[in-house]
Amino acid sequence: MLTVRNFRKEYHNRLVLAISQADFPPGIHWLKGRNGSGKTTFFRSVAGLLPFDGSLVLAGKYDIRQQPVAYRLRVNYGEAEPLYPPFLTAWELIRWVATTKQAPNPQIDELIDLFGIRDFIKTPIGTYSSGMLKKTSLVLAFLGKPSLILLDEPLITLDHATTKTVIDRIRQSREQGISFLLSSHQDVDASELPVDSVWVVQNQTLEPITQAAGL
Ligand SMILES: Nc1ncnc2c1ncn2[C@@H]1O[C@H](COP(=O)(O)OP(=O)(O)OP(=O)(O)O)[C@@H](O)[C@H]1O
Repeated sequence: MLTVRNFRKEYHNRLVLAISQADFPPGIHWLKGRNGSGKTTFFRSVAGLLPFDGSLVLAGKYDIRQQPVAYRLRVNYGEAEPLYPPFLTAWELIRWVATTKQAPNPQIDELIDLFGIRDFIKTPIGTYSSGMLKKTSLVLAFLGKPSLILLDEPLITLDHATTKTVIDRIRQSREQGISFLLSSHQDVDASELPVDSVWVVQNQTLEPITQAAGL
């Protein structure tokens, strides 16, 4: 599903990640790693938000450099700590992202209700709590018809009910053919969220630590 080759990312000539080869088959893949190990850097690179050296190819045919629009149309990203222009409302942001991701109107409404953001959707984002921001970012992460969704710490700041909603939605989306790369410092019950592989970001690289189903 995602092929990584000769990936290399530096900040100001300081190497953060070097991955000679990594192959993520269709499924749910868990990335672990200590604070500052490079998980967000990897997610932001895969999302097409950061420059890097090397190649990323989705589904064997969408190369991030050769087919940048087709690739980005199929890769969605939910940030760990989303930062949006404070003067925009969630509704304005969702409309804009939905257009770029070619999301149909019924899907927009369904996600707004699923993550429970309708009550504050027309209020400026600058007034949101961290949980309200996170829910907004999750609506954005599921818009369109992605093949791959990157979720960086999808469960932080969420209440218990919304945590369950997120886990259920990931599982259902997986059944519909969407793959996931997730990072979380929180453990998740393997019976609720079947994980196909677990990877660790350490020593400036990314390595698989298990291919077993479940954590
Ligand atoms: N814009 C940047 N400029 C310079 N260095 C950066 C930048 N962003 C991240 N780094 C550095 O890259 C390294 C990896 O950071 P990253 O945010 O990817 O880690 P992480 O694994 O997501 O951490 P956490 O679990 O705390 O979220 C850290 O040493 C960090 O200081």
